[in-house]
Amino acid sequence: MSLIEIDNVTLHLGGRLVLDDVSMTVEPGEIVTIVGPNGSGKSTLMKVVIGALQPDSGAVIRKPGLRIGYVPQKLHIDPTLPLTVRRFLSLPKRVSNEAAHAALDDAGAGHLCMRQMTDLSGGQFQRVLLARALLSEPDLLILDEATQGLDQTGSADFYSQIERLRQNKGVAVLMVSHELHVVMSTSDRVICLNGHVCCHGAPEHVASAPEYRALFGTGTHGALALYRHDHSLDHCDHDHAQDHAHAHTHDHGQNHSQNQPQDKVTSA
Ligand SMILES: Nc1ncnc2c1ncn2[C@@H]1O[C@H](COP(=O)(O)OP(=O)(O)OP(=O)(O)O)[C@@H](O)[C@H]1O
Repeated sequence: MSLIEIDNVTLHLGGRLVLDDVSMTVEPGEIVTIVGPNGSGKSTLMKVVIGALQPDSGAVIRKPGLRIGYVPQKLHIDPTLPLTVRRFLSLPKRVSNEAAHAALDDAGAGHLCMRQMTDLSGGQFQRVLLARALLSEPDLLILDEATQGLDQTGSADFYSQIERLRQNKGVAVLMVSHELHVVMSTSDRVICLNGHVCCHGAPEHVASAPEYRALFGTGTHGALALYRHDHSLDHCDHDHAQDHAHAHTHDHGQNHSQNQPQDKVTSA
């Protein structure tokens, strides 16, 4: 069974169509990355996956008992508040020293345990957020632009850590990233979102897909095009995109949109 199955999800926010018939799955142990221009619905899709937003129609099916660890883009900590990494990991729920050390080690942050949160560099801070997400021993890690603000080396190191985690623990990863060059080498599958799924598949397949090239250009530095792209939902050729319309499609013959999430969600 898939860890997550999104079937034909449509969602409006503020009267605007943000997710248009989106389908995708995440299988155990795989790394799936969502790419797409600003405002293309990536964060919204992540919120649907963790159950923070309910779709207008379509189904979100989580494997029963699924544990999700969520690594946010940023977390604001009051700079006047003395808070060590160790204490941070025990908020809001106390964790044992053993669990805290194990999670920090897995996140490559074992040496940071007694440091003040406010003294950490951007990369160190993200590793601590990763450690916090690992405390629940998740089956699936969700990273929403977790390396935003890090330099290239910092984010490459962070993604290497993610790959090691997948290798050592078999955790699946669903992430949103703007760093296409890193994403292309790290992911098993890439889903290109622009309100709807423009194209999807192995990174090499997506990189050469006309829909992807229309959004990001042809070079590995197409990431730069990301911020310049005019992202109307109609940008992709719908007839052509029809062949690629769904990252994964199942006909369950019923609307599950009212389903309550069955999983345990950990938010860091
Ligand atoms: N609560 C909301 N109410 C109304 N519109 C919203 C809301 N949240 C998001 N939107 C709109 O939905 C669209 C998709 O937003 P979303 O944050 O999912 O995009 P994104 O692909 O993650 O963008 P970015 O790359 O800039 O982070 C945007 O046009 C945004 O303005």
